[in-house]
Amino acid sequence: MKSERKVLRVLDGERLSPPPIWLMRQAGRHLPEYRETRASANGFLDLCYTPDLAVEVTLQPIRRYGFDAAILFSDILVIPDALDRDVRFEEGRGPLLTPIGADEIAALDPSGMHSHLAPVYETVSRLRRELPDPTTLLGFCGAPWTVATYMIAGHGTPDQAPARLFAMRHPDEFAKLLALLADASADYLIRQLDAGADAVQIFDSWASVLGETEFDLYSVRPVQRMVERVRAAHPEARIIGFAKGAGVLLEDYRQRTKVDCVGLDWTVPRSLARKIQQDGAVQGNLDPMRVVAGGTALDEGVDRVLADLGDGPLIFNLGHGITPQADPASVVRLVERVRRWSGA
Ligand SMILES: Cc1c2[nH]c(c1CCC(=O)O)Cc1[nH]c(c(CCC(=O)O)c1C)Cc1[nH]c(c(CCC(=O)O)c1C)Cc1[nH]c(c(C)c1CCC(=O)O)C2
Repeated sequence: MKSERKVLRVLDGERLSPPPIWLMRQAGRHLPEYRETRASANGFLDLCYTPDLAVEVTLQPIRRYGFDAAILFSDILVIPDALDRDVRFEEGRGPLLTPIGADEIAALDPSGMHSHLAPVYETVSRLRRELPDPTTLLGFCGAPWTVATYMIAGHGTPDQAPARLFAMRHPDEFAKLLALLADASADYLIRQLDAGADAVQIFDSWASVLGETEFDLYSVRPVQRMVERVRAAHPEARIIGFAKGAGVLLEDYRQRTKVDCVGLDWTVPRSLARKIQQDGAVQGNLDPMRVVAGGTALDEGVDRVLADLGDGPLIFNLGHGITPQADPASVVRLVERVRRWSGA
């Protein structure tokens, strides 16, 4: 019998019309109910590590919009937190970490990681029990490069200059950091799959700042190492790879990393997107600002994605996360428009 979980069917290469839909960062500050739950938690990480609260905020966008996939509520920075790096989220400032020095990398110890992350695994298993059966449950983590950028700079930066410099000045330590993050993150995904996640996504949000050689070394190879390790434990694992801003370097990302589905940001040209889709599923790629703009700007963007990519295996999504300014009414409009579409 075919799976009722449409996102899984598309990940296996099937074309569905209309395509299934979910949105990156769908649980979060654009939702008033999220802001309310967030205010009741003792900080952002507490929200991630309290299964009652994490389950609740994961389900909020499913209840409101009926998306085809739920994504575990957590953050990519729980990995450095579980590695005992100091990670804080301050209201209005984004994440703050104590920057790691080259001489601290050898001492990173993943052995206590899974007990620290046990509440996340409990959240996953409760979610799979509580979600409607046809809703796909996605787990996720950050890619080694993107997680490393935050560990090295200690905060978000516009161009990741600190991590790029670190890689040049300390190539051996940097390679060790990426390898350690790749194995720790793969093990984290394996535990999420053990706990009931149907598929997982790897976010490489900062692929955009890498040159061709560095993209291969810091983004592609560590992700490929993760995919191999995850599949050694779960041969059937379905994996979405999202390397934001990689441009033409995305062309053979699927072949090189072995992910099942390639996430596309909104700057990927149609011709390249269609080429990538010839070998399997793609996910994306509406500009999140179109949801903020709403109205005809939104409608035109939705129609464009459907016209460009709707005739192949597509998971409808944004080209990056939904932003806090988005109006939930525009999300409703977006979902309705996608669901009314019946093919060209
Ligand atoms: C780079 C990155 C991070 N986190 C994540 C990425 C990769 C995706 C991307 O590029 O957007 C991924 C992430 N973060 C969060 C999720 C939850 C699940 C979902 O998608 O709904 C996911 C998938 C919750 C969150 N993670 C964060 C929030 C907001 C925190 C709050 O409520 O105060 C949420 C809901 C905080 C966070 N976490 C991070 C940053 C830079 C920030 C601050 C900026 C921001 O606030 O969006 C690191």
